[in-house]
Amino acid sequence: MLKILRESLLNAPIVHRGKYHYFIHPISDGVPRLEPELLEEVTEHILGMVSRDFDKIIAIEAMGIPLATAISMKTGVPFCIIRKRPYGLEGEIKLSQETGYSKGELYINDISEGDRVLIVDDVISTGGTLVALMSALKRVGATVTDTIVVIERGDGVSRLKEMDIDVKTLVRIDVTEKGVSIEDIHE
Ligand SMILES: O=P(O)(O)OC[C@H]1O[C@H](OP(=O)(O)OP(=O)(O)O)[C@H](O)[C@@H]1O
Ligand SMILES: Nc1nc2[nH]cnc2c(=O)[nH]1
Repeated sequence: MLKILRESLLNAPIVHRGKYHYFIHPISDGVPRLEPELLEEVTEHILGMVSRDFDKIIAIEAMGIPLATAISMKTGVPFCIIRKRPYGLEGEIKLSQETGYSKGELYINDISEGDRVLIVDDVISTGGTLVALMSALKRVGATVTDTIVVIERGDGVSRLKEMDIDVKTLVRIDVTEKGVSIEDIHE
């Protein structure tokens, strides 16, 4: 199971963003190329882990988008992208995103009270992005049916658990300057 994901992570190059060891992988960067077999393996696995009870998929720009596209085409459910730039539409919600290596704003559009949403993203690290998104969705009155992230590193998942937010992940990794190691992988 998840054979292509495992192999590709073990071969992922590492670059430095300040003190942060940043791995580069097709799912999280689109670099090197994202082969359809990997996307298929990952999205099929995701669909086996989530409840099918959602009426919108939420993807966070940029690398939630290929995952959401594939899940949308498999399920027939539409997806909204949380964008890094504003549109100025009525009802747009701005939130502040802070990761281990960046800070910025995110903008939510077309999510309303009563929506049942599946959140999908490529990586969770500090959990800062999801904490900000969850609190905005709560304010809107949307229900999150599942939050699924392909690659987990750092303590973001336990940080969210302490806040009673459950995040499912496919693989947990550790990253050092030597490369990626797999700590746990979903069967
Ligand atoms: O758990 P956190 O520390 O908040 O980090 C996770 C976020 O970092 C990555 O996004 P990034 O901002 O690098 O954007 P990208 O998808 O455009 O590469 C990833 O897609 C998550 O959204
Ligand atoms: N590609 C990539 N995305 C991330 N998002 C949070 N951490 C990382 C990382 O190390 N690599």
